[in-house]
Amino acid sequence: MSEPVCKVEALTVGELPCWRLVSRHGEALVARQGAQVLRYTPHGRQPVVWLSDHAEFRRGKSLRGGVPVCWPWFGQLERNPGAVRAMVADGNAPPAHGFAREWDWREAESGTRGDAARLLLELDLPQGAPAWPHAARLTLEIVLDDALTLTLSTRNLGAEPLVISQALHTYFAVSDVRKVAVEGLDGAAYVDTLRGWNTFAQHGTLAIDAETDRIYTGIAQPIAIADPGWRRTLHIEAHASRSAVVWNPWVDKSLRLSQFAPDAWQDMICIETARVWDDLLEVAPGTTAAMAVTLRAEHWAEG
Ligand SMILES: O=P(O)(O)OC[C@H]1O[C@H](O)[C@H](O)[C@@H](O)[C@@H]1O
Repeated sequence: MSEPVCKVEALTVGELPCWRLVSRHGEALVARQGAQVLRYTPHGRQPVVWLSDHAEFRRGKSLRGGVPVCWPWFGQLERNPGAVRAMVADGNAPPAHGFAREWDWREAESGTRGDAARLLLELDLPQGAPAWPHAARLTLEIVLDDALTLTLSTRNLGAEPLVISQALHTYFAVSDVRKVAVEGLDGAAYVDTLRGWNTFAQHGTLAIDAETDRIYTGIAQPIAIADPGWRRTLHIEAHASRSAVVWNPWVDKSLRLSQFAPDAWQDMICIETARVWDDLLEVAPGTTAAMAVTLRAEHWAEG
């Protein structure tokens, strides 16, 4: 079999302009809308990044799956610390997870560098952003080689500090969420949004056996998903992030989600590399603050 050619190429899927990145090791699909990575699959292997079978490639709607960019706030605005809420001029029905995931970004650079395919997307603010009247440039750099690295950078072009909560809201593909073990959270504190937003301590690995929606803080090591069904470990190496959101909708919430099959909760888990809660991102005027994550699949040796 001939070796895949490393490249970045433009294509349209449904209503959405996209790019396909190919390296010797894998392939990724990225939408201009929201700079949303939609797929990442190592050649000949199971997908690392999960995309719903019901995902709608339509303008104006974030797709269910992939890696939505949550910015300049994460989740419901009213659940954010006051410093993040204070950045918003008018709180009328602000969209969950901010607005960056639904807007069209601009291609700044694309091409190959050695073994890597690379795409740089930009979003200039405020552009009449609903209620967020601040001058900033947001960039997402996507580098595909033997792993996928996403770097989200916020440049403050205004005169006042920016205070932001954000997440790279990655949906990971798993063989069966009931059988995976999430490693790397031992000793971290978490806010359980399903138990009154109270704080608990994580002991040992995390198993998913019910609806889960937690904000982990004080994370001191890389998170990993051990998946015996697919005999692999997914490594999530975050940089400049000490918080993460772990989410699985389980049975009942799945029925209420858009673009989501009733049983799709079995096939995915979100582990979202974040700056949330007490780990907010503060960007001084004239400076840039970056957060990055590398997603790497390690396949277990045949035993
Ligand atoms: O449906 P969305 O707006 O994309 O949000 C999907 C999910 O995102 C995060 O993981 C939140 O913690 C969840 O509470 C939310 O349900």
